[in-house]
Amino acid sequence: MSDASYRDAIFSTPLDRVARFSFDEQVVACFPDMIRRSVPGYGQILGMLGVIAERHLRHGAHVYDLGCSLGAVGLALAGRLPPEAFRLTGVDLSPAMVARARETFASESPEHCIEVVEGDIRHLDYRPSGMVVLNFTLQFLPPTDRDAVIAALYAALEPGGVLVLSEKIVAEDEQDNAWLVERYHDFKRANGYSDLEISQKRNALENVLVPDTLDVHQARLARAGFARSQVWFQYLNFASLIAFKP
Ligand SMILES: C[S@@+](CC[C@H](N)C(=O)[O-])C[C@H]1O[C@@H](n2cnc3c(N)ncnc32)[C@H](O)[C@@H]1O
Ligand SMILES: O=C(O)C(=O)C[C@]1(C(=O)O)C=C[C@@H](O)C=C1
Repeated sequence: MSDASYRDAIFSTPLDRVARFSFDEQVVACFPDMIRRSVPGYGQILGMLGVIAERHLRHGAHVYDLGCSLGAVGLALAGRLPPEAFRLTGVDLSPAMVARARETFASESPEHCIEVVEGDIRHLDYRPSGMVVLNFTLQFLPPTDRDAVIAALYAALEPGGVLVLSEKIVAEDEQDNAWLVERYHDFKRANGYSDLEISQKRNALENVLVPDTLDVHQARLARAGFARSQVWFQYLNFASLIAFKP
């Protein structure tokens, strides 16, 4: 059943009390559908991660996929690069995600050297790596914990290494932000979500997913030591940055 995925209907009926969003069994069961219908450009970002790895990774280098969920990033790299090109460690806090990701790698990319660790990315002893991917994960950490994680990743990256950071973002200007959020809700409607689903999910994510502005991300990357970073992808209020370790 490792590739079973259901249509996301978690917020489709009225809930008396909308619980805080969590990556539990219910979310895991429909996660591929949820993320594809909820994150503009998700598939394009995954595709490009393989290309970025191809260009930037030293042969045989180690890669971290932090907040790996079901392992989509590892699968994207394994689909593009041969087994000897890299080793990857996926890390996730959710036991349900980790269990499913392990099954998926065992069946879909048995030749590649990919392990999945259950753990908190705030307390990891990072090993030297050529590439680190945070694909929509940093946004779930309390804002006060984010600087320390980015600083630890800077320290772990080898010279010439890259950090890819994809996030839901908030625009500085209130009017600009309102437009982006409205069009994002249109994007969700176009992908089959109802107004009820959109508003209940929004409540569930309140104070769980706390987005930063692009300026805040870039300032944090600079503070950690990344002298160069840039936005390489943006689609509505979702963006991906790449930061280079000199
Ligand atoms: C939006 S999902 C990531 C999607 C995934 N990277 C992908 O590309 O398909 C966020 C993930 O981060 C994990 N997560 C949240 N906080 C974490 C933490 N402190 N340490 C490790 N994983 C965490 C969640 O369990 C969840 O699976
Ligand atoms: O549905 C939303 O509003 C989202 O922000 C999408 C989002 C994300 O960005 O991580 C939120 C939770 C799920 O992990 C999948 C996608």
